[in-house]
Amino acid sequence: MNALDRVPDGTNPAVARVMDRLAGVAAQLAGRIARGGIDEHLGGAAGTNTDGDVQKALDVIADEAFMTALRKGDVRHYASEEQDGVVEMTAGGMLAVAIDPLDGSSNIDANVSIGTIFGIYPAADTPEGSFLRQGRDLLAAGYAIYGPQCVLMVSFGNGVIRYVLDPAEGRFRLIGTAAAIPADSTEYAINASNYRHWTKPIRAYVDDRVAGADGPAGMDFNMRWIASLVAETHRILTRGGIFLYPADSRTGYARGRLRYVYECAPIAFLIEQAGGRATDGENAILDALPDSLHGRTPFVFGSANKVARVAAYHDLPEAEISALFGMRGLFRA
Ligand SMILES: O=P(O)(O)OC[C@H]1O[C@](O)(COP(=O)(O)O)[C@@H](O)[C@@H]1O
Ligand SMILES: [Mg+2]
Ligand SMILES: [Mg+2]
Repeated sequence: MNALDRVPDGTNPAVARVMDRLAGVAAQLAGRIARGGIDEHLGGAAGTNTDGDVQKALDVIADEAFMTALRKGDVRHYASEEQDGVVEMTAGGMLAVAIDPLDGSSNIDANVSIGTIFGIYPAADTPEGSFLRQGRDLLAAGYAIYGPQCVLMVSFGNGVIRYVLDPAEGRFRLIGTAAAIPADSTEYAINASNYRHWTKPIRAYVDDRVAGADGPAGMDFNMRWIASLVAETHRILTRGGIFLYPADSRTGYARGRLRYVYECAPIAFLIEQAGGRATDGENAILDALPDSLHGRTPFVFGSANKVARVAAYHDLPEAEISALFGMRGLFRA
């Protein structure tokens, strides 16, 4: 290995090689991000992608860097949030990589943690076939977070392991296995400015967190929203909690905001590998089948009991979810 100091014994060699290339690009990006504003303006507008998202300079830089590094080798198919369709790479390659090259791009200029999310599948015979499949088929997944430290969290399907970038060496050091996500937690993350657009079960769930000790949950909660999926995931892998990006009634948000192939499936894989749960509010993300490359899905993940509780709100009778929190009886402790 080159960019990773080691991988666990028994790792599929092709998967290890691809992981090493991803890590190599992440290490370079970390250096470039750290110099942002000196040589170049990484948060400047650079165009629009298929989804109509405004691309920042760093979105394009990161996509090109990963695509170049993976082009020759084990990767047959490359699907990126920043590309219209699947890029065909090495004809005989055994693997397919799905990637969000730069996640949390609204945070670039704010100097808040951003990241890269990726998943590695066995390549299928057709470009779409490599990605329009259940997240359960992932061989490995992970993210790099460009924060106070650059950290790489990876799963090869046997727990989650943590690497930290040694900037002096430009290599990631394996630190150890991440602890299991606590099953319970009192911290939740949701963009509450969308409250009026949510469905009734999600409103009822959040109403009851806001009501805290005075509501049916009978305890106080804390809230976070970083608007950077990698940073929210990293916090939850570190100390538990729950993240929600539900569907809402705004135009274009009928399936929420986050993309199944590039964001939700890889993160769900990591979360399950760390003992947590990841659903669309009710059903496991890894069992879902995406119907398009850029397709979105509502996404709820984190501490297992908390994610189960969100599903339970979807089963409440209409009269219960419509009741003000003070009147909601079924969940009273
Ligand atoms: O701005 P909002 O609606 O709160 O959305 C924030 C979400 O959007 C994202 O930034 C989407 O990812 P991209 O930056 O890759 O488009 C997530 O990281 C984050 O969770
Ligand atoms: Mg993203
Ligand atoms: Mg992105």
